[in-house]
Amino acid sequence: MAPPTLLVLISGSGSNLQALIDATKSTPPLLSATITHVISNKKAAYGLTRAANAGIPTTYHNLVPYKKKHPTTEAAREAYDRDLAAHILKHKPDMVVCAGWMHILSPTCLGPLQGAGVDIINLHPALPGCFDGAGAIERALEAWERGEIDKTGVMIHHVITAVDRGTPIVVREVPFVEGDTLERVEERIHAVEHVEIVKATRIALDQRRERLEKS
Ligand SMILES: Nc1nc2c(c(=O)[nH]1)N[C@@H](CN(C=O)c1ccc(C(=O)N[C@@H](CCC(=O)O)C(=O)O)cc1)CN2
Ligand SMILES: NCC(=O)N[C@@H]1O[C@H](COP(=O)([O-])[O-])[C@@H](O)[C@H]1O
Repeated sequence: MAPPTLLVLISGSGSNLQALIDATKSTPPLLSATITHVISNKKAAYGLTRAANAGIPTTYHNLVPYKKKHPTTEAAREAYDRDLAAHILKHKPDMVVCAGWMHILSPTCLGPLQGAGVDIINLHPALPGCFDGAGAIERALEAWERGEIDKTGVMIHHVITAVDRGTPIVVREVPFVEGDTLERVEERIHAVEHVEIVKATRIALDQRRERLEKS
């Protein structure tokens, strides 16, 4: 039986994509899956280079042409998301992994994917219910500096319309330490992410397989 296929969405450096690539290529594989395509919304995303170096086809899905063509930002994002779903479904992945994907996926994108039975998971550098959205690490550090929290963390969750509110798959706490800076916290969080995204993807694929076996 062929291993399940993953399509990875990125926007930046792609260090978490690299963790997934390495996990699929390790001996024995830490992740029994094939990454068949990578899509970025940023042309300069180094993750596109990482994918190319691994022999994985890529797509740069650019929002700018949509903003030029459509009268409002809302209409542009609607058309962009519709085409994003089409790009994804063209590759028939079993699962989509948002690994630093910095766009909110609207129901226009999520609907067709869910209708096609494609699971979507997301990596978020915070604990469930905390610092939803972009800039989570910075906001957590600021809350710690105000004495409001003593730890942050990493979670990988199922993606629903409500941003970062899907059911968690893996949650890992990352305590703050005295003298912490953004750079130090980011370094500790990324190290945790690179382990947990592989674990969570494996768990989510197992959940998918068990669900399909029951249906
Ligand atoms: N429908 C969902 N879409 C996304 C989810 C989700 O859970 N449900 N997770 C996010 C990832 N993410 C945090 O983990 C996140 C990323 C970006 C944003 C955001 O506000 N993006 C802005 C644009 C920011 C930019 O381009 O620099 C936007 O989309 O307008 C929120 C959450 C992925 N999507
Ligand atoms: N809300 C989403 C979000 O903030 N995602 C974060 O973007 C970074 C991507 O790094 P990478 O491109 O090196 O994998 C990661 O820290 C990830 O948690």
